[in-house]
Amino acid sequence: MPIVKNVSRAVSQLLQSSGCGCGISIVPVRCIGVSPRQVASDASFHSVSFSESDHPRVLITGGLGQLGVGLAKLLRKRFGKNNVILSDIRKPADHVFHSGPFIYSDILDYKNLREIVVNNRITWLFHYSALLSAVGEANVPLARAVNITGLHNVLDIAAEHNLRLFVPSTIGAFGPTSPRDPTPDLCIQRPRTIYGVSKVHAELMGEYYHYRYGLDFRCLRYPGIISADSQPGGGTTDYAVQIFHDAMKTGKFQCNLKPDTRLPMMYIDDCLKATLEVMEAPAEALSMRTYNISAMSFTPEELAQEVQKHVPELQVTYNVDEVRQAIADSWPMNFDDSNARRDWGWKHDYDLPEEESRG
Ligand SMILES: NC(=O)c1ccc[n+]([C@@H]2O[C@H](COP(=O)([O-])OP(=O)(O)OC[C@H]3O[C@@H](n4cnc5c(N)ncnc54)[C@H](O)[C@@H]3O)[C@@H](O)[C@H]2O)c1
Ligand SMILES: C[C@@H](O)[C@H](N)C(=O)O
Repeated sequence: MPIVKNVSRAVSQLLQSSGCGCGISIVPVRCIGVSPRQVASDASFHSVSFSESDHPRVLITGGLGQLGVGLAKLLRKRFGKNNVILSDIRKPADHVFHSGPFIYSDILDYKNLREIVVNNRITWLFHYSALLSAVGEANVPLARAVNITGLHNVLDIAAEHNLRLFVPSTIGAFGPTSPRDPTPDLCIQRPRTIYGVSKVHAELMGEYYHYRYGLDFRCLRYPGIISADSQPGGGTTDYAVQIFHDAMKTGKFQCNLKPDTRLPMMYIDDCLKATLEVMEAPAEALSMRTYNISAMSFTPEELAQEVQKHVPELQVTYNVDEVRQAIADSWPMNFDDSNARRDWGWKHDYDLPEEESRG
């Protein structure tokens, strides 16, 4: 009998909501259209620190995807509505537009992004823009531009303006030659998707800027994220979101992965909580700058069984998408997040009752 790890509480919740400071001081400062220039060696490039009463001024790029609106909501509760600006290249829904500041920002437009950071006195940047694994394979040139060139723009602006920068990585940053069960923080990373390659690049570039220029770069490798009130953006783990929408709307769900495909997953509230926690962690607590975070791990068959406990009439069929299946088969099955738990106290909230998790 397979063990469904840590999924029960998340399923109930989802169904309810469906109705270095190293001191080396040469920083790249991009002039429009030219290579980075270097500035004086005695300048300080550590991120701004805040007193108790002083909130960060936050910008979220790619904020209209599956995760950004929820992140803005959490950050606005903590730092105040007007201190958190959502941005994207898409048009926001009315309720999003009226929930707090929104601005158009294409991360490929370096000048515009810099203007937004300067004019709004941004101090923290959450860089969510990306093309995910499946859509990335369908349009490699665009994925390369958004995920790699866009990241370069963000890194340069963050370094130039002393921002604290969060960039999410993913289970997709590992590949078929990585240990899969469990996958530790430090191991072979040879992903075979443009998405994975771009995320390993982001991890390495962010860490390089941290050690080379003192950029306060923080990165979490997210598992597949499940949510009820936001749509997934074209990834391999999308099935685990779609099943909740289909269970409530049609009572029928066609899964595009094989029933026994095990992947690490996390409920969105845990993901956003971890993101805020790692950004608020004191720099001394961080022995690394890129951490795995983990909560649960399940297969489509196990998730379907769990959803059927709440929606017994749900019919599940399988129609495997070869591209997504090949990607999933190269990704971790379980994530080792012991470093995050030790360093900054990471702990997920969405868990199975004890007796089920013991199997
Ligand atoms: N959702 C997950 O399961 C998951 C898992 C691991 C990591 N992540 C990472 O978290 C971040 C957010 O994920 P998500 O699921 O919300 O992604 P998503 O695909 O739903 O949203 C990405 C957003 O980026 C925007 N975008 C695309 N091109 C852009 C450009 N040129 N300029 C500005 N914005 C642009 C899109 O319009 C979209 O709204 C991504 O970096 C992703 O890699 C997500
Ligand atoms: C796992 C994650 O990075 C994303 N949901 C994808 O499947 O591409």
